[in-house]
Amino acid sequence: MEVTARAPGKIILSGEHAVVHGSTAVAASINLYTYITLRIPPPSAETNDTLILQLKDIGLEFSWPIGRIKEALPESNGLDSSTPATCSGKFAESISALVEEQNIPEAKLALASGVSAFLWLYTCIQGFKPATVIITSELPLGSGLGSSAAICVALSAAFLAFSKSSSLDKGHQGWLDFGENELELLNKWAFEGEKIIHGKPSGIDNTVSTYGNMIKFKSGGLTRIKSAVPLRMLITNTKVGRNTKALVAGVSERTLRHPDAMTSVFNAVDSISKELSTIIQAPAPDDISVTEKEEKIGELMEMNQGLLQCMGVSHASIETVLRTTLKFKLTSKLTGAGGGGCVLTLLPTLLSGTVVDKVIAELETCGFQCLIAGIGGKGAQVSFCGSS
Ligand SMILES: Nc1ncnc2c1ncn2[C@@H]1O[C@H](COP(=O)(O)OP(=O)(O)O)[C@@H](O)[C@H]1O
Ligand SMILES: C[C@@](O)(CCOP(=O)(O)O)CC(=O)O
Ligand SMILES: [Mg+2]
Repeated sequence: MEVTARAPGKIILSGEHAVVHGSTAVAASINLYTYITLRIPPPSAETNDTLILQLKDIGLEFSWPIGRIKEALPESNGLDSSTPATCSGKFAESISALVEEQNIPEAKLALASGVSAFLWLYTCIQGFKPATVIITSELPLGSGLGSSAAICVALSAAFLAFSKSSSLDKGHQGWLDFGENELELLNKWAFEGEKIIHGKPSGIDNTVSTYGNMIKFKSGGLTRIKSAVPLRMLITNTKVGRNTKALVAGVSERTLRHPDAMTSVFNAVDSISKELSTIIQAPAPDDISVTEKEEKIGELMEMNQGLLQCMGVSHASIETVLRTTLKFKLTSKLTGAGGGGCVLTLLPTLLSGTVVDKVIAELETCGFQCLIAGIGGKGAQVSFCGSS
């Protein structure tokens, strides 16, 4: 039996960090995916007493005898795949022990939290079954494009596809969408995985990866929105590594030190995101209204970037991208947790291809990597193959 699930990465158009503190944010999925293949071996197979995890593009493989997992996590067998549960206390310690036993190379230790999320979601949803799980991803890890959420959504999708409660048509050819109730359940499980990786996630990343398209998000609640104009964003990866958990914790510490000032910052972000979502959805019947709209979107992005600087999550590399794009009169803001990672630059509809090429060339001479991703595609999907 085999299933492959895929879940997209995302860009946050406005509201990162502030969304963790209850402000509105706007995010969209992008057409770069994380793929999970779950292979359940026949009872006669050699691997029928092992759980194997292959990180294909990273070139790492981990495996645990099922008996070892049962011994470390006896309680997880009593959990129910239809009731998402938080990995806390004793569970978290036992999972860390299972991950430590795999001796992840020092340079790749950041992967440990992803492997922990995998173990938690697998044992809670699939129990103690032997299986091989293969992960591949088109997303850069730890760059602000939501690889942590995409992996949690894709893992939950693959595991739930073979759970008892699944009503998916296993004879379907090609990518298959989940129903509303299943999306809600897998989003909740993915959020539990994100908690293991992020510490205190807002839930926006797993929600946009689950549902796809574009969403307005506040305090756990989502509103699906539709852009009335095709938004074009250049994504520049500064390639400066950073960790969302640490950056989110840093903003919370600053909030504790300056509660009044930070509350004003978060309120300002809330207003920016609400205005952005209204502008994005408003019809633009002609080129003039499209240009006016893009100017407003650019201005809101600039204001949001200023407030992200106030929160302490910008970085010299991000400032270099801002300065470089400004030379071409283009507006940029960081996306995701900041501290390095990726920066968005709004590419107005009427901007010539020659200018876009020049901006990209100049950014790439700084050592950055540029891409223009498709915005607003589908969320989590599965594809069955070799199922019986
Ligand atoms: N394909 C993957 N395989 C293993 N772990 C992953 C994968 N994708 C994401 N992760 C986990 O998520 C972490 C990155 O998450 P985070 O710091 O939130 O950045 P982002 O979500 O912006 O990529 C990685 O260090 C790793 O633990
Ligand atoms: C900073 C934050 O708003 C987004 C983090 O996104 P990413 O992990 O950097 O892709 C955190 C969150 O909302 O959980
Ligand atoms: Mg993340």
